[in-house]
Amino acid sequence: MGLVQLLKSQFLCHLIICYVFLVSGLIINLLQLCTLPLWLVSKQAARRINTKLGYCISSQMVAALEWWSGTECTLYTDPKSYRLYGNENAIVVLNHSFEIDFLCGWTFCERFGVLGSSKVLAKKELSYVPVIGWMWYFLEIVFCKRKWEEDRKTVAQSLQNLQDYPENFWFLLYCEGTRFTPKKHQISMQVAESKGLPKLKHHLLPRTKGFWVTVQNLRGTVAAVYDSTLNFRNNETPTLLGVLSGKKYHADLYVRRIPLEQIPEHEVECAAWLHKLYQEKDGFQEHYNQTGRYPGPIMTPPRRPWDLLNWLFWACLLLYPLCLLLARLISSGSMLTILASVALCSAASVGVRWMIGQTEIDRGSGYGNKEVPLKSN
Ligand SMILES: CC/C=C\C/C=C\C/C=C\C/C=C\C/C=C\C/C=C\CCC(=O)SCCNC(=O)CCNC(=O)[C@H](O)C(C)(C)COP(=O)(O)OP(=O)(O)OC[C@H]1O[C@@H](n2cnc3c(N)ncnc32)[C@H](O)[C@@H]1OP(=O)(O)O
Ligand SMILES: CCCCCCCCCCCCCCCCCC(=O)OC[C@@H](O)COP(=O)(O)O
Repeated sequence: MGLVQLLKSQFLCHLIICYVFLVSGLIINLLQLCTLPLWLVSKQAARRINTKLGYCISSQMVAALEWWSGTECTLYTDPKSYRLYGNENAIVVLNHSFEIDFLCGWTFCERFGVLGSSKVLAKKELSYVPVIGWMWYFLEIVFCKRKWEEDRKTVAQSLQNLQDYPENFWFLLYCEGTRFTPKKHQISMQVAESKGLPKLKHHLLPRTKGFWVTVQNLRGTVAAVYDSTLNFRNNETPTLLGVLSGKKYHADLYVRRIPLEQIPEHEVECAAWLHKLYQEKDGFQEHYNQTGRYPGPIMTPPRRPWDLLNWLFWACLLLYPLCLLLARLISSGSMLTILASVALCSAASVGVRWMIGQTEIDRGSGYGNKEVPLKSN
């Protein structure tokens, strides 16, 4: 192990990174709260400011992936479509098998300049996560309870609010609705069988209602669907803790741009279209497993310095007072103050560990885990 790698594996470094993330994140959440009155005066100005504030948070995680762990992200796509990425609104459909797939998605957002404005259809539980979840309220992220009867109105309404969004955005949809586990896969393939659909090897059966409602409500706002398929080299199963420890991964993303006009309007046809898309995605994953690559040319955008500069800014701003505080604390010699500070730091560490836990598949939800009574087709 080299010296740099040894440094990256040190707990103290992880503590520093998490401290900067947590404290800067809470400050930014507070600043976002301060923009509330502005929404009444100028909604578009408030939205623009919030995309910048949001960028200050999410780009720290991207910086951890790109600059700290040195993870490489390769993009397979055709050059004609490449020119449009970042210059139009799009719905992104991505497979959901990896703990850091969202982070790789964010990395591409960063490289195409849409990180601050990126959107997702996220489960409601994530809105309670401090820093990220709280930031999402101000970025107009669409939340769902994964209960269609309750979601159909709220999701449609939140999507319609995006129709006059002042910046280009990518709206991410994990149509599988939950992360891949062998058990969820087995159950969803029983559902596929009962619906007379072909079995998928590498994906769960997509839930079609969210996709249909998104396409329906964003027609005229987004130009295309970016069908995106992600995998990691050497059969790796990357984790956020791995990234934090400086472990380098290599992500490959295959993107096809599909103009929105090609997607059927009618719900049943739209659902059939999505099922066919997932059958094709399954084929791409199989091709990747056999050849180690996706079809088509490689058009990887280079990493940009802004995420790193943002992190350095917050680190300088927050580490100096921390050092002063520590020095004062030690020189005070008060056992009670020292113990109280240790307790506070421990509580913060437990909190951050809980946040990291939100990305872990083993701690994931039971959604899609229950056998459903099947009606045969
Ligand atoms: C150039 C570069 C390109 C790309 C770069 C890549 C990406 C970057 C882009 C943007 C980045 C932005 C942000 C990223 C940051 C962070 C993201 C973090 C995470 C958030 C992700 C989540 O939270 S995922 C979970 C929430 N999202 C979803 O669930 C979406 C999908 N779900 C749906 O659409 C659902 O339909 C629903 C949620 C709207 C409603 O769910 P519900 O369960 O109530 O209803 P359904 O109708 O879907 O279910 C009943 C039907 O399903 C059938 N069924 C039953 N059991 C199963 C089963 N196990 N599997 C499959 N199907 C099942 C059932 O039979 C019913 O069928 P019907 O025929 O009656 O419909
Ligand atoms: C600078 C780096 C600092 C790192 C340390 C701080 C870590 C803070 C981490 C906060 C992460 C917040 C949540 C991110 C989104 C998680 C995405 C995700 O994958 O959600 C799962 C859902 O899609 C489906 O859920 P399941 O039904 O599978 O259950």
